[in-house]
Amino acid sequence: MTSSQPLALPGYAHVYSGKVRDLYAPLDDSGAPRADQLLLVASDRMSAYDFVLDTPIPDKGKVLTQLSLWWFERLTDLVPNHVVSTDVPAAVEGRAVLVRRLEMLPVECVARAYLTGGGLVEYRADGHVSGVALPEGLLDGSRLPEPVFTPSTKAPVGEHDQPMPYADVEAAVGASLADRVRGLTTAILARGNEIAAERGILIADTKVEFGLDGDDVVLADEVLTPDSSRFWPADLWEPGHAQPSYDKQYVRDWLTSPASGWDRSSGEAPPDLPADVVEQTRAKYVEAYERLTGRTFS
Ligand SMILES: Nc1ncnc(-c2cnn(Cc3cccc(F)c3)c2)c1Cl
Repeated sequence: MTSSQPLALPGYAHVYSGKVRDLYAPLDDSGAPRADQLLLVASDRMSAYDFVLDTPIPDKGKVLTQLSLWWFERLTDLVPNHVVSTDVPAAVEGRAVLVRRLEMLPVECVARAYLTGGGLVEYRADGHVSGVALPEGLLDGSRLPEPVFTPSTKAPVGEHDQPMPYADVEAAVGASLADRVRGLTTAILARGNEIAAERGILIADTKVEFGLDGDDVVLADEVLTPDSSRFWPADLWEPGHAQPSYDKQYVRDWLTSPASGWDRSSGEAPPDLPADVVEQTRAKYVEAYERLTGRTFS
């Protein structure tokens, strides 16, 4: 587990650190944290098997930030977003975004276009996922007839998000807002897959977060990145077994190979990654960005 201290950013106060991202508040002229903005910083840290790996992936934070910004631009017809500016300190250039501080809704808004992970476990138990009946005979990796809203609670640090019945979402934010974020979350994933499928990437599921700015529902956090979503290479898609991850497979394969000397069941932190695994992983993040956006990563 990395024990890295968050970067000190002059003119900003550190607010919170997630596994791979850090949150800061800009300071106002009197040196007090502003209440209306935040700085979202994406690190080069990578998470695997619920551990934050000690070995950073160079440019990961920048690639995912630029990809998320690209998706935000393509979703404005569906929903406004929290982006204020990319004019950020040089130390975090390209991997940080200045955003409007919102009243975040207490719901991890997840939508699934393909069945796997926790959704598959629920389906195998009773043919439903998040209370929605699915066709019989679906396999690991099966495409769903349409994206399904499968919200979860925001678990405390170190714990897994828990499935949140839709009735609990309504109780938490009201029926109208629940219906709104359900519609937006599934539409965002559908839009993402329309664009990604043409570029050889399947987005199996995604997590988005919404906040309120007054009465406006605003898309916050990050959107449709390999950290917030499962990215699968379309050409290897084959329902019936776990699909290879577009970006994480090299790391998973090495960590679970004898070469790493790591025993996943030991509960011990994984070892450092070898340079070739780091570079191959970096290349997959860059490849995903370039294929989706049509831009050259620099
Ligand atoms: N626009 C907003 N307004 C208010 N709060 C948030 C907010 C709080 N937490 N998170 C998740 C997170 C994003 C990055 C780095 C982390 F450490 C944690 C997002 C946002 Cl994005």
